[in-house]
Amino acid sequence: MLTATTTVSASASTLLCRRCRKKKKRKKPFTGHVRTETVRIVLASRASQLAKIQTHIVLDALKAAFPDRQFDTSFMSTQGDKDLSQALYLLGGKSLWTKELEIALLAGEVDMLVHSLKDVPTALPEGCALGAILEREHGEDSLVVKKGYSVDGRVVRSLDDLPAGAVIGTSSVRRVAQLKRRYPDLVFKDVVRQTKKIMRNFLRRKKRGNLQTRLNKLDDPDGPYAALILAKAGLSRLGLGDRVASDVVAPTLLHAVGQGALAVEIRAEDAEARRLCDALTHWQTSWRCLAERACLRVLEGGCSVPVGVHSELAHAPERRGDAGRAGRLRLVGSITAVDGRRHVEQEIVREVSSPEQAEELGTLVAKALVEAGGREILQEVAKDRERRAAVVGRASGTEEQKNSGVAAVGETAVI
Ligand SMILES: NCc1[nH]cc(CCC(=O)O)c1CC(=O)O
Repeated sequence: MLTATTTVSASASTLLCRRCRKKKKRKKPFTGHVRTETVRIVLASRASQLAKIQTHIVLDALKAAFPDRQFDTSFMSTQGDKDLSQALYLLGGKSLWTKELEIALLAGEVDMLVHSLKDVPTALPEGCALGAILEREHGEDSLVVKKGYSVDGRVVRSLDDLPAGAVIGTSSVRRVAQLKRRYPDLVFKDVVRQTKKIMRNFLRRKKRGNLQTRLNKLDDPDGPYAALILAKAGLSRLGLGDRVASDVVAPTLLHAVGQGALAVEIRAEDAEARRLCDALTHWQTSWRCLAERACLRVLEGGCSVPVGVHSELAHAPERRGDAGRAGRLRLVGSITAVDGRRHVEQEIVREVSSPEQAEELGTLVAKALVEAGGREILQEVAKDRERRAAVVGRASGTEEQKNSGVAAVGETAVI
């Protein structure tokens, strides 16, 4: 984790505003909240194609809500982008995508971080806060089939259409664990990113998004994959929504916590950024996601586990709760053993009238999951990770370990 406390106090009292220094303006201490209306607000994200598109979605929403304000963007590579061959699952760390960005945020170099909420750890570094959660259009996972692939002359529309032995590409333990239960005859394999190819493209200055790289691997006539499972939101934002053969939803597959929603992270003390963010927040999505994140926060203890969720917020009567908001919140949570053999699922429905009540419901679902057998599965997952980490420490893992869904070095997504 970051040593955020020291960074914050240092930036508040002694550091100069790096942006002003760069522009050789008058030196003044940076405090994060005494910012004149003329200073540009800088939005930052990873430099991937999807992250850039997402940043522009937030930028457009801010420009529409605050036409008189000036905004800028800044894109940077993160640890997760640099260490292509790191196995996130084995590291048990989830802040690879956000850490460098948070350092820049706390130093006052940038003001708002745009993330896929799914990639944001449930515990933020001190001094950082979620300012906005935008409307979720697609929370679900979807099936993408290899171009030209057919079974007995018939087009494949869903997982049910695939023959035994067909290879499904996904780098997510959550997806593999859940899908193994219903489709024991399908083979699940990591979509290992081709480091060499990425390096070659990099040297040729050819930019290619991770998702596009995966789709190219899928469509490769000599490639092993019949289909991939991907988040529908990412495909849709990249303009690849037409590749979705079908949605894969509950009860077959519960999606990841926060999946499909965009989040804006700000300095906790930045009152102005918070005010701007308020205009972006979709409170219904926010309450659902806060409940999902509260559930995961109880379960993970800092590690990535095969947790799935499904949430709904219905019939929100007017004029109730603090801001006249209320609704009937339903949260389904699941924990699945990595081999898919054990699976617990719990559901709670409750009237809620504040974000705190939504979080409380998430906590209750987590506790119910732990009681219902989740504790044993979580312990198993922790042991499994240790065992695999030891193996990977010695070599790069056997073929059997790689195919078991989680062990391959090159794992890039765990949720
Ligand atoms: N784990 C990587 C990741 N992080 C966010 C998205 C897609 C967009 C989203 O879920 O908001 C994806 C790709 C995927 O899981 O297929």
